[in-house]
Amino acid sequence: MAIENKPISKEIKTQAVIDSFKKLNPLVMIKNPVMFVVEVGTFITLILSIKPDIFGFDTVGRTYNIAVFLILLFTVLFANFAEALAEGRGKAQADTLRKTKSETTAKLRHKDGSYQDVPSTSLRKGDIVRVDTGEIIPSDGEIIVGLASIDESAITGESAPVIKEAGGDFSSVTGGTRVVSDFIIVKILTDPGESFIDRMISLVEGAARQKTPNEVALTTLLAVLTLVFLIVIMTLVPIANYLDVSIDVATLIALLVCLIPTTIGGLLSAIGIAGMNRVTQFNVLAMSGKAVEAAGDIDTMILDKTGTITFGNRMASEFIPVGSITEKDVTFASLKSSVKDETPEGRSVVELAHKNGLSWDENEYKDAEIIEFTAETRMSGLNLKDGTVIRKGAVDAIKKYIAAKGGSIPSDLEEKSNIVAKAGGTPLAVAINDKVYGVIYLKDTVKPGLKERFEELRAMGIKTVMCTGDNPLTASTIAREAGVDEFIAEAKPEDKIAAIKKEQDDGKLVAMTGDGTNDAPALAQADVGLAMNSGTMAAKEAANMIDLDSDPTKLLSVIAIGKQLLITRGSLTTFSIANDIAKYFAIIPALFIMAIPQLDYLNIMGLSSPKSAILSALIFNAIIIPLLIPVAMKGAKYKPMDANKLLSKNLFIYGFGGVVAPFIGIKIIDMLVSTLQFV
Ligand SMILES: Nc1ncnc2c1ncn2[C@@H]1O[C@H](COP(=O)(O)OP(=O)(O)OP(=O)(O)O)[C@@H](O)[C@H]1O
Ligand SMILES: [K+]
Ligand SMILES: [Mg+2]
Repeated sequence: MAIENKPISKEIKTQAVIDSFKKLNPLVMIKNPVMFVVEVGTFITLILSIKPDIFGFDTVGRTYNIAVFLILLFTVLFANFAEALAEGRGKAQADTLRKTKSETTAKLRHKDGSYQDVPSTSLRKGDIVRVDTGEIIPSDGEIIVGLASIDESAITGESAPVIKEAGGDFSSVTGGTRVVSDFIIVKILTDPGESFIDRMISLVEGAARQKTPNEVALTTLLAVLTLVFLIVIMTLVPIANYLDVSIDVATLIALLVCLIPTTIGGLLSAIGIAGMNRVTQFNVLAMSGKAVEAAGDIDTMILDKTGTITFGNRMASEFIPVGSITEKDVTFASLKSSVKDETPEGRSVVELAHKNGLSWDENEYKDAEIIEFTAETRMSGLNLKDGTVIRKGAVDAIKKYIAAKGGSIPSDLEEKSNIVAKAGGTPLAVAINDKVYGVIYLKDTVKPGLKERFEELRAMGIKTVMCTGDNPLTASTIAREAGVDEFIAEAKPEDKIAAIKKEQDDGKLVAMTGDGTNDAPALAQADVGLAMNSGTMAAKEAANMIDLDSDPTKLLSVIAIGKQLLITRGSLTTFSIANDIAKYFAIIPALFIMAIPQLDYLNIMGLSSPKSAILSALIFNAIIIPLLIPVAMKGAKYKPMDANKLLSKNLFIYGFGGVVAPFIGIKIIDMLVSTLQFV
């Protein structure tokens, strides 16, 4: 794993302590309204500590004011520490990544074909470079010539090299990875500072972090609650004046801070950052917290077949003749159809024909018009100078093509291609002019372990749909083998989008996983788009998550983290508010007793003195924040079970715990505090 999952080190903790002080800057604090109010209170009590009668009266004395000031200061620092600690882990990961981003030299190709050594940082979009064995790829791009095995461990942490080649879905290369065999010519696709590693760095560092809509809503709610309590506390002043009792300002501030939701206010951003951190620890890069939260609520998951469910290295394994065609003729026709096909499928056809002892004359195809493969036509081929047209492609596409030309379809084409499809292979029909020669058998392998994980998704109530450009028979075989619930075959890129939109129109949240350029629009349309790192640049750019291990079922982990994130936030909010209600019972009686000692019967908790009661409640309010940091960082306990059940279970635990904990905590603290001289 490139992104290390180390326990929080001493350095991170030390740095977090330093950062907690830096975050006292009011311009930073204002982003967190609840804690900003606490900071203002801290400032006022600081002044009261210096000049206790600044408001014209002093009923409590300097020491009490200093005590309130210190507890408030620690309350703010604890909240800052929680956030700094969560950020610290990401910063450490970013530093590790930065080290891999060493300055290298690139061989830039000029228009005249000559090469010049330039620093990798000077490369721009559109530049062409050559990378030889042992060299580091200078920036992100696409292989335009060649095939090489590449060590991507700097990014994925996986030490086994991967094969990358021009054409098709495995042509993208990432800056910072190393060519271990052969050479490649790469077209650079990013400008300096926008590369994949740059994006990874800013992601793990949280530089690009934006509050999610859920977080914004909760922050607003907490701010409103704070405002309400502020008004309530302010109205106490005229009431007290009317009763001719004076309530000191430090106590009013203490009361306010105890009543506003400081626990969740202090932990909210740490919860979000830690959630994103957990995602990266699974080797998934999430572009936004919003995507992670959306993952927690996913109803439907749509998957591309080749390269996502299967490994995607579709290789020709057999040439099957139809009608009266001989094996040699179909092999030759297949070879002809593929000599100019630069996709991995096309090259594998040429290779197999070679192995079967056939060769071709380059001259014969020199002036031929190349018909490149597209996901729309699902065909590729050549138009020769002499008028001969050669095509290969999806069987139904070739059938339509031949029918339009007025040719006849051999009676055994269906049967022969079905044999291939039933085995999970992709049959490609080959035709010259209006005559079908036979079928090319493209073999592919389903990635292991999918069935079990799709089973888990089903248990969570998530529907899986495979969406492929391949024929229905192949699709159904692979669908069965992989264990998806449904499949859509013969899907063009727009069909993939339509499939997603249809689910979304039914009010469903949809995740899409894919790797190809043709998947990019669908990845962008989905609520959660997970691209395989093995896939094309277009797919990775359109998606809002990238799995560095190219494992589509990784979404399962992200779903769990998303759900856990929402549950953690909900639980701690419940705890925080329940807590504040309990503190109300400790602190309000104290306030009245302080003013009117005859009201002592209100002291239901039997606290030793009004001052001790208030300080104890305030201390409890402060230390609950660091005590809950582990929950915020690790997330509330999560088991894959019915989400509603889990939520109500958590609400009960945290709600009940939130009411009971302060009574016990404040009582214990009061027993300790009451031994102090000044209270
Ligand atoms: N080089 C090629 N020449 C001709 N036809 C091809 C070629 N490659 C693929 N095909 C045909 O086009 C169909 C669609 O291919 P493509 O790889 O775009 O599928 P897709 O929509 O990405 O779906 P999936 O990746 O799930 O298979 C294939 O099933 C195959 O029949
Ligand atoms: K509080
Ligand atoms: Mg594909």
